Formats: sequence, structure tokens, C-alpha cells
Amino acid sequence: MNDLFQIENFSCGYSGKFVLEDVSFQISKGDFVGIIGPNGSGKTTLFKGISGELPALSGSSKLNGKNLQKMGLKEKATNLAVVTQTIEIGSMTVEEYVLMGRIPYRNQFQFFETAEDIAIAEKYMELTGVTRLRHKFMNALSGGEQQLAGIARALTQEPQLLLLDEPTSHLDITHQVQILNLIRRLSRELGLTVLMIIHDLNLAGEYCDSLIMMQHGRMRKKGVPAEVLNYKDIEAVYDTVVITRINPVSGKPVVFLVSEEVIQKK
Ligand SMILES: Nc1ncnc2c1ncn2[C@@H]1O[C@H](COP(=O)(O)OP(=O)(O)OP(=O)(O)O)[C@@H](O)[C@H]1O
Repeated sequence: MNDLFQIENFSCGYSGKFVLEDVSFQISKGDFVGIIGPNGSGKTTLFKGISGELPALSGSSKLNGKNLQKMGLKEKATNLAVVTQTIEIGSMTVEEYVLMGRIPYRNQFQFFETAEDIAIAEKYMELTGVTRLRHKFMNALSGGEQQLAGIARALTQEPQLLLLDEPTSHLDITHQVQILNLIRRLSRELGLTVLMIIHDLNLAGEYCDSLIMMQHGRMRKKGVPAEVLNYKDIEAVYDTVVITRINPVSGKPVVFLVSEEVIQKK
């Protein structure tokens, strides 16, 4: 088996109350998996469970067979990187912020970054398009620019598993496509394994190898985009009328919304 990540019968929540229940799935190395589902369906809670921010109420999540909940901080940080929706920025430059991704690799008596650390940070700043912002303070960036710097830092961590919570929510279409193309490429070429929460069903369908659809804190469906993005499941989960078609160029599913006014005229 080449599963890099396995989560089994996993449940977690807040103040000991279940929010996420009995989630099980596996991800192979190099797979790009999207998590979709309506607001409040448990997507971010799942990430908090995987990263160990929330304790497991039952079940386990394993990376390379090792229980993530039991991993030490340093070991976890060299294996797992998380980009959350809100970025803790403080007053530091983009370059300093991105270089923080190398901290887990420092030994006990090392206070400064190495030439290798700098080269790795440079590479990912370039790939994410933030090199031109390197001397700017993080708190002087737009939401989208902060998001790009957050992704640059997570990639600089060179994790095996990358968790991205809505990485494109503040980005214009140029940067959405640039970032998703980059992640796609890194997963194909370097074997980076990615789990990404994404609300845009069309981007999810276009870019992800497979999708996990969440509903009421449970996993409703998992499969390739064509299996998951069908109108019956989408309408049941989102309580919204949709039409699905196939993108004539990519062959991937596309979801159209229809306004109430048009539905009433039909
Ligand atoms: N800190 C918290 N304490 C208690 N309940 C919480 C907390 N954070 C989230 N919840 C609850 O857990 C449920 C799932 O929330 P979660 O943030 O995982 O949803 P989500 O699918 O990521 O939603 P969204 O798409 O809006 O980001 C919601 O009902 C939410 O109110």
C-alpha cells in the first residue's frame, strides 16, 4: 500500500462534544484531494483534528503509519504544514515570515538560517509570486498577498502533507489559477500530498484528483470529481438547485447555479 495518510473512524469536537464523527479515508502520496461541503459541515474541524489542535475523541490519523496526535511538535512540523484562513502575521517582512518555515529544521544551537534555508525560501517565494513583496511588512499586504505568503511559508517547510484551508478565497482568478496550477505541479512532480478545503466546486472539480464531500460533520461521499459532483448529491447537501455538465476541454465536471427567478419561469 502506498497510502501516505490514513484517518480511521476519527471523531473530534469542541469541549468534548462531537462535531466531526466517524471520518475514514486514505490518501496516496502525491494525491491532491479537495474537501467540499457547506458552511459548518466540519471541514475546518477535520483539519484541527488532523493537525492535533483538537484531541481525537475516537479513532486515529496517521502519516506514514505514525499517529499524528502523538507526534512531537518538531517532527510534526517537518511532516505537516497547515495554511489556515487567518494568518498570524506580527510585524515582520514577507521574507522573514517565509523563512520561519525552516525553523523546524534547525538544531538546538542554531540561531540563524543556513544558505540552504535561504535558497529554499527564495525558490518558493518565486514560485508563489511574492519575491517582489519580500521587503514589505506582512501587515502591509492585502488579504490575497498574505495568503500567497502563507502558502510560500508552508511550502518552505517542505512537508509531506500540506493542509490548505480555502487557499484561494482572497485571490483574483489569475492568482487562483497560478496557485492551483503550482500545487497541482508540486503534487505531480515532487509527490507533495495535498488536502485542501475549497468552496468553489468548479475549481475543486478541475484541479483535484478526488473529492471528499462533508455534511453535518460526517463524510457523505468520496471519489473522483465526476462521482462526487453530481446534481443529486450537491442539491441534497447544499439545498440548492444546480445543473452539472462536463467541461468540453478538460472533461471535468462543471456546476452551474440557477437563480430562483429562472427556476420559477421554467
Ligand atoms: N471553537 C469552537 N467551539 C465550538 N464550536 C465550534 C468551534 N468552531 C467551530 N464550531 C462548530 O463546529 C461546526 C463545524 O465548524 P467548522 O468550522 O468545522 O465548519 P466548516 O465546514 O469549516 O465551515 P465553513 O465553510 O463556514 O468554514 C459548526 O457548527 C461550528 O459552529
